[in-house]
This record gives sequence, C-alpha cells and structure tokens, in this order.
Amino acid sequence: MATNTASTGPVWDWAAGHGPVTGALSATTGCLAVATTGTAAGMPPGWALAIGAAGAIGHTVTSLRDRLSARTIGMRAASWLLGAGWTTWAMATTPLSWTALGSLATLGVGIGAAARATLLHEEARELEAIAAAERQVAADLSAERRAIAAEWVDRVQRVCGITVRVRAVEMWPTGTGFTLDADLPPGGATYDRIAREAPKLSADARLPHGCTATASPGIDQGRVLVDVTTVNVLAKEVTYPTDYGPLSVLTGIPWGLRTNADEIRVYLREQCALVVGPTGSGKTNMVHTILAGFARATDVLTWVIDLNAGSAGLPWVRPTLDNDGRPADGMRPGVDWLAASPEEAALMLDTAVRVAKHRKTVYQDLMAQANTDLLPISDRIPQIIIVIDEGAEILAATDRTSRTLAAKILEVIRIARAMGIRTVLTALGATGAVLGNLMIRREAKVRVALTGGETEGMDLAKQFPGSRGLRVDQAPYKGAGFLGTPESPAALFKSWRILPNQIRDITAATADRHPTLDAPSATAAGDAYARRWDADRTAWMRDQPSTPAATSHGQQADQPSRLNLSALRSEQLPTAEPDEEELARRFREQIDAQFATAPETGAAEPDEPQPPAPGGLNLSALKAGDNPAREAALALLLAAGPKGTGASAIARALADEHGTTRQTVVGWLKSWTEDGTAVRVGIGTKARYVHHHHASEQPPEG
Ligand SMILES: Nc1ncnc2c1ncn2[C@@H]1O[C@H](COP(=O)(O)OP(=O)(O)OP(=O)(O)O)[C@@H](O)[C@H]1O
Repeated sequence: MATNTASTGPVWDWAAGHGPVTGALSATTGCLAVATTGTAAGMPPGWALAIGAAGAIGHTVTSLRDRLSARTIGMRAASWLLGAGWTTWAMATTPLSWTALGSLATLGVGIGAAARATLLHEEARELEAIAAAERQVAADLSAERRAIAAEWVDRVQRVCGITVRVRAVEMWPTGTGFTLDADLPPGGATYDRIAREAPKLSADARLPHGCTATASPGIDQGRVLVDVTTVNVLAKEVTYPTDYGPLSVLTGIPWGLRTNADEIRVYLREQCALVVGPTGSGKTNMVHTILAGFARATDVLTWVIDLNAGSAGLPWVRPTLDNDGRPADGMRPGVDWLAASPEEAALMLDTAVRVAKHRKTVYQDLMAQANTDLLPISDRIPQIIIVIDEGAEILAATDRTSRTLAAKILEVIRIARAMGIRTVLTALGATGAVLGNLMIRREAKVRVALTGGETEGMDLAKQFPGSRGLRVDQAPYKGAGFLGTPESPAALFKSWRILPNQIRDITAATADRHPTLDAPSATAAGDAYARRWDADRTAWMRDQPSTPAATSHGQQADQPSRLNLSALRSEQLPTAEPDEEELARRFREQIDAQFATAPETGAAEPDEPQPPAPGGLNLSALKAGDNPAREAALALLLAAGPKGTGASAIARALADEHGTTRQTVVGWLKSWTEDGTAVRVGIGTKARYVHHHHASEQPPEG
C-alpha cells in the first residue's frame, strides 16, 4: 500500500487522466500485452484491428462531446488505429521479435510527441477562448460607456452650448451613477459653464428626483468632471454603521453618505462646523450621529451645550449614571461634559478659554520640537469639541444672557483653533445673524444644510458661497441635505439614522476609549471641570422623568416634562407597549413559568387595553430574545440568588461565548436597577446586584 510517500516512493493515482508520456506508455504496453497474450491464446489477429477501430470511434465521440479540436480528435483516433495495426501485424508475425519491439517503441515515442503537441494546442485554444470572452465583455462595457459619452457630449452641447470631448466614463462600483472626465473646448471655456446649468442637464437627462448632474474642476483648468447620479440614495433610510471602530480627529469623522453611497468625512482639527436644519429636518438625529463619531474618536473630548433641557447630550450620559447621578463604576459617558443651563454653559466656555490660553504657554516646547504652530493633538493631548445645539440662535438672540454666552462662544472660536478646541454649532435656519458673522464665516467652513423639504430660511447660496446648482428641492427627505467642507465641495448628502439602542451600544463600546484631559489642561480647567459630574450639578439629569426605564413604570409618553428624544422616535413602532416594559413582562413570564413565582403586582395583563404610545421609543435591541448575551446575563443574575453578583463576574462568565465587556454588563445592570429587575446592594467595592426575586431574602444592611 502506498500510504507513506516519503518512505515507499510515488503514489499512483488511478483516477488521474493521461499526459503525453503516460498516455503513450499506456497505449504501447497495452498493445504489447494484447499481442503477446493474444498470440499465446491463439486469438485471430483481425480482432485487435476491430478493437482498435472501436476505440478510435469511441474516443472520437467523447472528444467531440468535450468540444476538443479536430487536431486532438485526429491524433487520438490515429493512435488507436496505429496501435491496433501494430498489434494485428505483431500477432500475425511474432510480437517478441526485435523488429516488433523496436517498431512499438518508435510508435510509442511518436504517439507521445503527437499527444504533447495536441495538448499544447488545446491549452492555447482554451486561453484564446477565455480571452475572447473577456474581450466581448469589455467591448460590451465600452460600448455602454461610448454610448453614455456620446449622449452627454450631445447634451452638454445642447444645454450649455459648448462641445466637450469625453476622455473617460467611470461607472461607480455602487451602481448609483457615473463620472465623466472631459476636455473643455479650446478658447477659454471653464468648468462652471457646465456647473451652472446642472439643473437643466439633470432635467434634459430625465434623471429621477434627488439625482443630479454636477460639474467640478478636473485635473487641470481645461478639464471638467461631471458626476451623474442615477439612483436616489437620499430617499432611503440608512442606519448608522454598526462598526464602532476607533476614529481620530486627524483622519476625519464620518458624517454621512454622498449620493454615490460614499462616506463623507469631516476634518475638524482646525475647522468649526455649522449644521443648519429646520424643525423636523432630522437635525437632532444628525447631532447624535455627530456625537457618535466623536465618541468613537480616541483623541476627542466632547462637551455639549443644549439649553433645551440638555436633550442632545442626555442619551449619551444617562445610561452610564448610577443612582447618585455619578458615572457608574467603570463607565464613562459618551460625552465628557453636558451643560443644559446658561450658567453651566458659561462655566464650560470659560473653562475652554482658560484651557486654550494655558495650552498656548505650557506646550510651547512641544510645538517647537514638533516644528508646528498647531498643538499636536493625540490621545494624550485631546481635542475638545464643543457641540452647541441651536448655538446659532444663541448668537442671534438679543437678551443679556444669550449675548454673554455668544461673546464667550465667539471667543473660543477666535482664540482656540491652534490649541485644539473647536465648535460645532447647530441652527434652525441660516439667518443673517449667523452667516453674517465674520468669525463664523471664516472659521466654520464645514457646513451642513439639512433641508427635509423645507424651503423657508434655506439660503443655500449664502451657506455654500461659490457653489452652483444646489436646490433645496433636490433633497426633500428627512436627514438629507447638502454638506460642504474645505476638502469636499458642497453637494447632496444623507445623514445616517441612529436610534437609542445604538447610542447605548456606542456609549458602552467606546467607554474605555475616551481620552482624559491632559494634566496641564486639567489644571487650567480646575474645579469647574473636575466637579462636572457632582451630584448637585447633575441633579437635573435625574429629574428627567421620562427615561426609557421610567416609562416602564407607567409614566405617560406625552408628559410635558419628558425628554425631547423626538429624533429617536420610531414611526414604524406598532406596539402599544414600550419595548422595555415588554422586555420586563416577558422575563417575568419566563421566570414565572420556570420558578412558579407569584405574578408581579401591577404587571400589565396581556389582554388589558394598552395606552396608545405613538411616540414610543424603539428599544427593540433590548428585547431579551434579540440579545442572547443580555438574556444570559439576566439568567446569571437570577442564578446568583440572594448573594447577588457583580458586573465583572457576569462579564467573565459571558466573555468566552459572547465576548461581552464589563462596560456592557454595567449598562445592563444599571437599566435593570432602574426598571426594578435588579436591586443594587452594598456600597463601594462591596456593591453587588441581586435579582428582584431574591431581593426580599436580603439580610438587612449592617
Ligand atoms: N437620517 C435620517 N434618515 C431617515 N429619517 C430620518 C433621519 N433623520 C431624521 N429622520 C426622521 O425625521 C424625524 C425627525 O427627526 P429629528 O427629530 O432629528 O428632526 P429635528 O429636525 O431635530 O426636529 P425637532 O426639532 O422637531 O426634534 C425622525 O423621527 C425620523 O423619523
């Protein structure tokens, strides 16, 4: 048996086909065997000829079926007939004479040589066939491109009155459009002859709504690039990507998608940003996608000012706060500071000014070493980005408090660029008070206009000076609009949709990634910064009655003081019961089925009429059935009995199977504590969590 090739020589593969050498060898040895045994047995020589003829016919049939070349078919048939002829002759004379053996060997070499030649021919035929197929595909493609080029040369001629020469047509891999690269005609025509006729070109090409033909400068001033979108990606809802990998302010933060489905990054190391969006355009949602990007960055600390009850920052903070309002053990909020009152906002802005001024002096040596006048931002010296929701309205307001805040905002914008403090302002409208401000015009060149179909107060020409052909009605969808940065000219874009479950997930996934304020800056920031999470300063966050957990305790969805989480509403949510309540109910049912416990008092009966909750939060990610890791964590909590357990123990138990981190478990324990599923007992390092079914078995604290 040839099982060990190393020790027993070559392995015979009986299933393998023949090559030129083995084929010839097999044919000649076969002929010799038939001739010698046939002679010994007295077989009539004519039989060998008959067998050879049958073999030649059989092989010809199979070769024809395999579409082999005539040369191969002829070679195979000739081999059979020659072999059969020799066998017949040898049997008629004597097969074991020198003449017979010599002629057989010659025949073998001849068959081998012919087989090799036909094999090479066959391979060459096959390669040629593949190349011909590829040429056909390329010809079809280039025919399509040529047709597009010819059509657009005509169109540009008809609409803009100039004759361009198309050099290349690049079809976008996303299948949503193409780019034409064309030479402008001699005589000084510039690309904007085409850019300014963009709407007419789109109409002439009968592009679907939301699709555009936009012209931009080509590789030199005599060339133009025309981007033509043929599929409207602005209309559909695209959820925030689930890859929460680390980002850096230096390599850009993604803010949404272009019409060709490419991600657009904004570079905020030196730029401030202005995001304009009227009510209902998707501005709150966009602010959350912006905060998501900053939370993912390893070199950004996000400070948020939202005088509208802090709602822009709260979803990033609340999942991490313990019952005393401090960030829970091991958790860091998704934003680094949240101000909801003018006093706290003033404190924050003053701190930013102090940090900027202090950085200017203490980092002189570092900047000299790095030979730069821009503070080298890194995870050790993080950039501070202050997101001011409706900040433009603060700048425009005339009351004293707003004017004081406005002066501070402008001071930060004016002095802190080099020292790594930038702002993102949002605005309900692009009013003259905002865009008329020189500081904003000069420093905030990352501009977003969310239109959502709104035309009032949308002066795109003012917001994107120098851009042509932008029309509000090109993006009549929520979360869609125009985005321009110094690197990427203003054009249509779509912001991602982000829901509360993703905000929670990102907060948990990035908790151990946020930088800490560098020591010199922290010294300059002082107590105002160090004590930002003190219970008295965050009391307002706990006063908010309508957290997802709170709703599960029977609060009405339309209470006047509820959080403004309108961006986080899901319109498709048909359930009459908030999901978290549904989650708690399902768990109780499971526990009751398993442990035969008494029904919870106050638990909603399944057939009870449910209060309508049209604006319920979509917390479907928190459904037990959708999250086996969370389900397993709850089972561990229950199994821990009255002694209870902690986040680290649960995370350790889940790490192998689910890869769950401690931060994630801390988040779950916190939400279970809030909704009454778990009870926190003990303090400090002795703190542990007990399932509410075992809470009554707790010994009194001593
Ligand atoms: N990027 C998006 N993709 C799809 N739909 C979106 C997007 N952004 C927002 N929406 C839809 O628009 C609705 C309003 O969004 P959002 O609350 O963010 O708007 P807004 O401009 O902040 O309005 P308001 O000031 O009233 O809160 C959302 O509930 C959602 O249904």
